[in-house]
Amino acid sequence: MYGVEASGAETERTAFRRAEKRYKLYKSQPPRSRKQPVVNRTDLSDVIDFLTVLESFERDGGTPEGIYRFECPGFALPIFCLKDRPGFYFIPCALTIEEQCYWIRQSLISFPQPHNRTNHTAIYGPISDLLTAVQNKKILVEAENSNVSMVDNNMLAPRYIFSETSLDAHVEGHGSCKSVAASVLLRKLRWSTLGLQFDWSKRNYDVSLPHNEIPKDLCLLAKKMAVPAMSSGEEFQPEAAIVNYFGPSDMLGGHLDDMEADWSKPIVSISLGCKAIFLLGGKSREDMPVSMFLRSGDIILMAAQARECFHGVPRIFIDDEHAENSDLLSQFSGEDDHYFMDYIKSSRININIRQVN
Ligand SMILES: O=C(O)CCC(=O)C(=O)O
Ligand SMILES: [Fe+2]
Repeated sequence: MYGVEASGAETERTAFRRAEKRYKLYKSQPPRSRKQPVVNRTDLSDVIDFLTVLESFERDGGTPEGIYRFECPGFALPIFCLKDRPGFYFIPCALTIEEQCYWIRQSLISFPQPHNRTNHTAIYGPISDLLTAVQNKKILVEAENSNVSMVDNNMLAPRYIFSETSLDAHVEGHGSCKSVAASVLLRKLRWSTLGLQFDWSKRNYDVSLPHNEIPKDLCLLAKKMAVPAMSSGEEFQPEAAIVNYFGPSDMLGGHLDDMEADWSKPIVSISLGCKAIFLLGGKSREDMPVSMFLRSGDIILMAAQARECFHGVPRIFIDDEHAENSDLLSQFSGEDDHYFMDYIKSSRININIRQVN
């Protein structure tokens, strides 16, 4: 996960950092105990719950202090804004359960496919069909002639290929030959980049890298959802997306997304899987962030002044009481679906779509 962290003691002192520490997951192992680690109980009373806001709005048309309903003619879903964070829009329950399942499948099957890069690309080169390899219990092994070679315009040739698990013994037998199970690679998947490729080391878009267009259906969804944050007559142009995959104890440190040319345009951010806490700070890390729950199917937009606000995800919930993903899990009941079910019961996926130029 990325984050532009201030260093050392300074981090402890900022209001943003203090809020992160307040919500992050702490586990403690009682001394000499073989029991499961104990998870801290976090005080969640200050966390805005837009599902409750939506439900009470639908009952009586009212909203809590500091929150108002944003009127957007022709937009079918209720949208809520925060009075003191202009440019921030929350669309609770924006996706149906079927749509959530569809985007979870896409995130695990097609989004990590080359030319899209993932956190594994720099280490192993392009990896195709990761989920199929998980289903077939394959392992990734170093290809023969695995000298790094550049083919077609900067695209790395595969240096590692999937092999049958039955070859395990053989692979292990060659001490110097590295191997890793496809299931481990899936568990360690942290990001994939769609459309224009984001270069994490330079924190900028590398337009020289080969890339696929953003999938048409994702493009259409982003255009439709971006409408509340667009000036009238303008259409959002999705050019890049970052897909973040959160495991049980992952967090996303406070940061700004400032590499896009026009900050008046929104970032469209889709949440899938386990519930999380999102922190929306101000222009300085010293500003006290507001905290809110993000559930599967929620969409937020950050545009204009909200683009200048530090934000992050200090916590995802995987316990039954807080994850709130049982409806979603019950959807994955097909024969081969247990891979999705196992994955999403303890993970969160965020797809955020950007106009770069
Ligand atoms: O995971 C989220 O909800 C936020 C993601 C985000 O801020 C980012 O990728 O820049
Ligand atoms: Fe961000």
